[in-house]
Amino acid sequence: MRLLERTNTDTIHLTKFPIKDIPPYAILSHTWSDKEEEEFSFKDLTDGGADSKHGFNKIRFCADQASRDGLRFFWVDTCCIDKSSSAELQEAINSMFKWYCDAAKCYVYLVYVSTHKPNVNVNPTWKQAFLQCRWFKRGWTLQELIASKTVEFFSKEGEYLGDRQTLGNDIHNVTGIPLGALQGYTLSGFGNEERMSWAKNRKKTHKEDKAYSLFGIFDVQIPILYGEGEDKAFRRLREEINKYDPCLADLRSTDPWHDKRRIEHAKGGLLKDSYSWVLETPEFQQWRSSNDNRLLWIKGDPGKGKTMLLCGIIDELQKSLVSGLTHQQCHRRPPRLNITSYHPATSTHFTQILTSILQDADLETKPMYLIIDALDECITDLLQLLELITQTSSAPFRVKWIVSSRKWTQIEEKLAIVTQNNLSLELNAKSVANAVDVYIYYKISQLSIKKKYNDKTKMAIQDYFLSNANGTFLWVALVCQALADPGLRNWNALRTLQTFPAGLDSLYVRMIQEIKGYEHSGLCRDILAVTATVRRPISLEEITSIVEMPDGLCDEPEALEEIIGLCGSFLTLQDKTIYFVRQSAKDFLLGRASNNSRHFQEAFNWGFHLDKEEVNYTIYSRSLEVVSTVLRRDIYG
Ligand SMILES: Nc1ncnc2c1ncn2[C@@H]1O[C@H](COP(=O)(O)OP(=O)(O)OP(=O)(O)O)[C@@H](O)[C@H]1O
Repeated sequence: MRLLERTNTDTIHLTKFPIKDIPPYAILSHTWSDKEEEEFSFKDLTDGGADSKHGFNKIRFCADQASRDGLRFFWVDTCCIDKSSSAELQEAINSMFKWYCDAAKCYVYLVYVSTHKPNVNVNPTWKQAFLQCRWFKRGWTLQELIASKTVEFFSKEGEYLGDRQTLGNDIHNVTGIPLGALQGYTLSGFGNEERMSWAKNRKKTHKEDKAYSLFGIFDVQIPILYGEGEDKAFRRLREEINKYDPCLADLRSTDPWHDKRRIEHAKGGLLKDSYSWVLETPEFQQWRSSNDNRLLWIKGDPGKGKTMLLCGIIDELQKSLVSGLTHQQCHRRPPRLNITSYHPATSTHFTQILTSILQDADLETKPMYLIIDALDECITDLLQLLELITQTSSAPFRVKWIVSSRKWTQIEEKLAIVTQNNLSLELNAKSVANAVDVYIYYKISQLSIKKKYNDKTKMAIQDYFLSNANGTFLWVALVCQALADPGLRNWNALRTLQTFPAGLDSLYVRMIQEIKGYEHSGLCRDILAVTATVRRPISLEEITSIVEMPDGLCDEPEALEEIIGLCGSFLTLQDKTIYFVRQSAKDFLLGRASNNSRHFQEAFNWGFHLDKEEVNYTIYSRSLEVVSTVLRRDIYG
């Protein structure tokens, strides 16, 4: 690697080091001038005599700043790469991310940001220019922002503006890059598409650079072929990423970071004051501090806030990990799995891979946290999963588990073998009720702002919630959702609210009652029945084959989507596939939820009886009818 060295006589000259002997160095991040000839190049450096060039200012800045930080060596891309050598350029592009990773300091020199204040009372004058800076819009600067351990920003006068941590929120707002990525979380924790999106609207001089500038972010190395075009460059990049994907995909069929953010967003955001109580419980504290207690089971009824508690716990654990991580640059780059041959995974493969990761020597000093929400919603192989959890909850594994579920005896019996450290939400009813009250105050104040309630209405609504929530978050969330309906007038809000009975099951009965009043309630009922019975989420195309569509609706996909929208308290549509909004709604329809037989009976009386055998028979016979339109005996003659 070539580096610039500032000598004792204040001259700057080029040096070259073998990879294993590279001394500590600073690295510059900047944007190239539109007139490339203004930059101080490799040729300028080797030929000499070009120090008067405009571009030399940034070299001088970097030398001075490095020297202030006690660094003799530094690297600047304008003059440390001999671009006339295609081999050297190739090596540089494939190594650049690592060079930024390994640098002791990364200085971002912003020639368009000035700290010269026309008026000392304007504070801070540079911020606006900083936020609009072209440095945030260029392609290569993305990896420079993410790769380096420390990124420090400087004005054109060389004045320090802040670093990636202190300016984190501004950088996040301008670039859309999650704070986690700016704080040093492992990049493999972010999904492929998400990482691609960070580069989306950035400008590059060469089209191919759109793909090439992502090599480091995906930890891949492939030959650069300028002239191949953007599409081909991306195709090759994706092929390389996908090489690892069969294995990674089996370990991570969805991206858990993305899932967590999606869940929090869909549920209206995570409220710290409604989960922080759990961090103070003896059960959590014991799990956290003791090596003998490697498994914590959080159990509770539907809608008691288990998912959100886990989201909060993850945030909390992450906070304590990040301060450790930022000092370890290796964590910027995801550790490579050593997989020489890989075959598509079965659950046994999955278990094998996971077990070997958990045994990884590297974990001897660092614990790994694995967190599973809603074990009771695990449809296949629940027993194997419980087996894996119990087997790995003791030495020599350095893993710590937190799992959540309802109070199922099947789960209880298995987990009891390794832990008695159970956190029951019912036994902590007081803390949960307080947390729900906090949630109510928050939701009602939000709703009041949105709907412009007067004080009297607001207080009356708040009181109704406080008296009827019964410590169930989900009840509050669902009733708030109903009150937020734009069609509901303020003068009618309280009266409507009083038609929502206390208790989750009563609420579901009311929702069914509402659906019953619709013109196409029969179709809604059939769709709900089939969706609750089938093993996997069903697509729109499939459901039209199974339920009887009224005349006029058969060829109207939008109409069907609208009908599903009418069942919105129970169902949701994603990518033309119908899902239950939440498990408790499905359980209710199947008559499975606890203590709801009376309510289920009421639903039954409303004509929403769900006889599973009957629904199965309908699915079977309708499916046969559909295939019979195409298939016949001895079809190939
Ligand atoms: N800390 C919190 N911050 C914000 N919202 C919360 C919080 N806790 C609960 N909620 C709200 O309550 C709803 C129910 O909570 P959550 O989904 O966590 O319950 P659960 O016990 O996991 O339910 P289920 O057993 O049905 O899966 C959420 O959709 C969310 O709207």
